[in-house]
Amino acid sequence: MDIKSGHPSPVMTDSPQISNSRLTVRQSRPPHSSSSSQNNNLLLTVPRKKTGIIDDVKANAWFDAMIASSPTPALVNKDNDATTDMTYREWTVKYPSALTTFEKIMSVAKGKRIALFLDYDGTLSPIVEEPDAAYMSTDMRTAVQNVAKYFPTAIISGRSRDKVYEFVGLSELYYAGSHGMDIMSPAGESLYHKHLTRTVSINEQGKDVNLFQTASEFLPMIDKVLCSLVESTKDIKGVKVEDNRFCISVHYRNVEDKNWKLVAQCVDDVIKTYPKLRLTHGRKVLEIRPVIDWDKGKALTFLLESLGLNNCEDVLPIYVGDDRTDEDAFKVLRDGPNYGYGVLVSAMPKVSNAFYSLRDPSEVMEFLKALVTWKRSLG
Ligand SMILES: O=P(O)(O)OC[C@H]1O[C@H](O[C@H]2O[C@H](CO)[C@@H](O)[C@H](O)[C@H]2O)[C@H](O)[C@@H](O)[C@@H]1O
Repeated sequence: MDIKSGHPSPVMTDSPQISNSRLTVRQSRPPHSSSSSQNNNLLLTVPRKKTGIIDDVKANAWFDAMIASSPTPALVNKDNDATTDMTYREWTVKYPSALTTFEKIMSVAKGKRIALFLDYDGTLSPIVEEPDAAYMSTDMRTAVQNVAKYFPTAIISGRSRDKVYEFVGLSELYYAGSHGMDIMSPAGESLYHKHLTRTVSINEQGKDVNLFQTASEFLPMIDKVLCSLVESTKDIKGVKVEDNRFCISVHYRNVEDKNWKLVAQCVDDVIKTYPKLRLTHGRKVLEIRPVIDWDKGKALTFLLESLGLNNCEDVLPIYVGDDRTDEDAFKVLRDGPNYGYGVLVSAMPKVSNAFYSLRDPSEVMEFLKALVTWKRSLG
């Protein structure tokens, strides 16, 4: 179902969530329009029934979601298939390419300060089989480095902050790891959000930095769950349990399809005894994280505040991301008050809160280069 029009659509939904957070798409509105709508989906509650029947139903629901979020190769690898291509082109009417509409975007950006927010996996690096080998190309690193010379730039990732910093390796950027639950900003430049724990630390270059960690109290619980998940999935070939510090990823990309249900069951068996944790979906990954009112959208708002750029008419935030979790940030930019543009990176049609699209990381790189060229042309 096309949730914008209410009509059936060939467009795939990405990674359905079996929880209270819903993907809602509102009518497109340009940045800084005067009316803003309220976000009514922020309170997180996870209904948990402890009977065996309900648990089975839940594990089955996760399994269904795993299948739904994993399109068959026939749907994905059909570059030459006219129907698929037409479907993609139809989709780009709703979500135009940020490259072909670059001039239009820049006409809105004129006279404004752009702030750039970039997801990592699937955005700056291509999706690969082995999560630890998701390296960023040298060309991409140079493109990010150049764009950061002109615009404040932050990386917002589901990875642990240390890991994503290791991949990107640029000290001039802001970093938010664990889906925004672990933010690092240079010392002395931030307005502090009252419920964030601030710790002054020292970065790899020996410079003072501020850390803002929304979920510190969950660390002992996350560590316990991590151990349990490693143990319970150890006999399933291809599973990888990744420690993302304030959250955990259970990857099933390299697991045979027939064992996906087993993965869903193991994860459900472990987290059902932890009502303070919830489960979300990414790209062939189940993600376990604390039930707190914090996500990439909140991290984006926090970073804008930290940079002194929130609620400013002359600021245009742009967020580029490929995943279900990036939708929270797209929604923040769509709903305001920090109006801006979400850019969804996807080679296939998906329902999204983004305004624009790019096909893959190579187009992201082109977009970053175009931003630099545009800025230089202004003199
Ligand atoms: O927020 P992101 O920076 O996009 O991180 C989301 C997850 O990305 C990684 O997993 C995904 O990329 C892997 C490498 O390409 C791929 O093997 C995996 O199937 C994808 O789900 C990362 O490993 C996760 O921890 C992140 O949560």
